[in-house]
Amino acid sequence: MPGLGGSGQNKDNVVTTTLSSTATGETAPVPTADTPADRDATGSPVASSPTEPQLEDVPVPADQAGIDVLRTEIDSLDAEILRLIKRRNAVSHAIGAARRTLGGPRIVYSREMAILERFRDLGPAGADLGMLLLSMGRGRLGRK
Ligand SMILES: O=C(O)C(=O)C[C@]1(C(=O)O)C=C[C@@H](O)C=C1
Repeated sequence: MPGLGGSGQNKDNVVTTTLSSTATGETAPVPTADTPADRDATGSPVASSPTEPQLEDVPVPADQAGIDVLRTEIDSLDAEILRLIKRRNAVSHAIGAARRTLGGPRIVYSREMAILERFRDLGPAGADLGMLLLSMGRGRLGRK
């Protein structure tokens, strides 16, 4: 099954050679065949930098046909995201039901903090998204 990661990213394993500038105006290191952008020196995957879209991964279309192609990709990405969110909600419900049956708490704070930290990879809005996902799974806090 194709995961979220990888979608829209350098599917052909093309190593980009363009210079990219960061939000602070620094020039980012130019990935080479030896050090692809998503790998460290040992070849292990590294997390992408937060917030900024990786614009170099998707060539900017030159015409309406190119926009339409990208919209088709967005439509299929959204469908996959929706499917994954629905699955996440179901899994979260099941865990919560089991925990309550076992006499446990409705929320597990440490687990939620770890999940929010993961979503902070997307910046402040990522943390908001993580909160939304948590509330969809376990229900909103302060409600029965
Ligand atoms: O991991 C759990 O124990 C869950 O109940 C799942 C989940 C989640 O949706 O990720 C939901 C509520 C908890 O507070 C923590 C995490």
